[in-house]
Amino acid sequence: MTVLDVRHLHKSFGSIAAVSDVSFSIEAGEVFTIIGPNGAGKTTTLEMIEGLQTPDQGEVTINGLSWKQHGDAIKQLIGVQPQSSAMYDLLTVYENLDVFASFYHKSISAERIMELINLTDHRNKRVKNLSGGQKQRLAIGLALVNDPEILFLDEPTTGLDPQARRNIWDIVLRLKELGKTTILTTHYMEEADILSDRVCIIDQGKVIANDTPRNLIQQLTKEREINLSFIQGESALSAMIETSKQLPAVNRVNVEGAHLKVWSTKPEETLYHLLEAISKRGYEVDQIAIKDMSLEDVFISFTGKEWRD
Ligand SMILES: Nc1ncnc2c1ncn2[C@@H]1O[C@H](COP(=O)(O)OP(=O)(O)OP(=O)(O)O)[C@@H](O)[C@H]1O
Repeated sequence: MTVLDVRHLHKSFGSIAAVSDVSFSIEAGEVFTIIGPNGAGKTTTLEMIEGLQTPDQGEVTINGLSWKQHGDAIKQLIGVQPQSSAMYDLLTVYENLDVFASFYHKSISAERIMELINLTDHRNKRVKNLSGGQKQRLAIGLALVNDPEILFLDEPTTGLDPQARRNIWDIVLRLKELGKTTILTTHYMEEADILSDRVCIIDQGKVIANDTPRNLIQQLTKEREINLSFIQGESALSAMIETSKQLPAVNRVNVEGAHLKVWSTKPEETLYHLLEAISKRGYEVDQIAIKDMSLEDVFISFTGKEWRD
């Protein structure tokens, strides 16, 4: 079932086209992650979906409802993680959840939310005394008070240490088990890879890719990198450069430190020929690997930009 449908969204600020013709749809229960370089239009897209900005053109429907006609109904369906500045610093975890719940017709109990976000032990702590990770968990909890079907988490783990980040991942996965749909943005490729059912790459206001992390990686050029080093070191390395270049399916050969890097469109076959040539010359391999493509390679290939982490 489609819970969110975004059709041909456009938004400009003066002469800047922040979003130009963005379309996608999201199925119930998915974790859908939007990634993209700085200024790509992610926040503007999210804010139009959340009803915080009006599109110049295009339509957003949530469970078939539109902001223009059914704004109040949509507010009951979605949960938006607030900026930490929206929390009450002097109130406790429990009190913040209680205040936010009073804004809605429907709510889940603060007890249940604290359980979901692992903050039961800190229920009486004031927000100003929480760690960064605990604050982010509370922000997710505040997005949950109206028991929404669709959750918007905008960079929920930015600035957190790896353990605190993993704690947030656990919560996202738990919410998925409960059937919630999550729309996420992140700066961490590993996070997008681990959590997402689908990843949408936005660049210069346009969707340039939208698929499962596995499919995106498979769409990449079939070229893979074979990485070798030799027991005989330098002498074997220089001898093997020219030989590798002559092998079928090899596009490029490079040397990095003690390693020979060979890019091939048929890596398994190339590897076979390489090993044969190496042993013919009496050299021995020290280390060998065929490098896996990652979501980061996908990002670089689609956007032509380095990923910032
Ligand atoms: N209120 C605004 N007024 C003028 N320009 C804006 C406004 N909001 C966004 N922009 C511009 O629109 C473009 C898209 O911005 P947006 O914040 O949506 O990108 P983003 O992908 O979320 O970037 P980041 O990863 O840096 O948060 C940028 O060029 C930005 O400067």
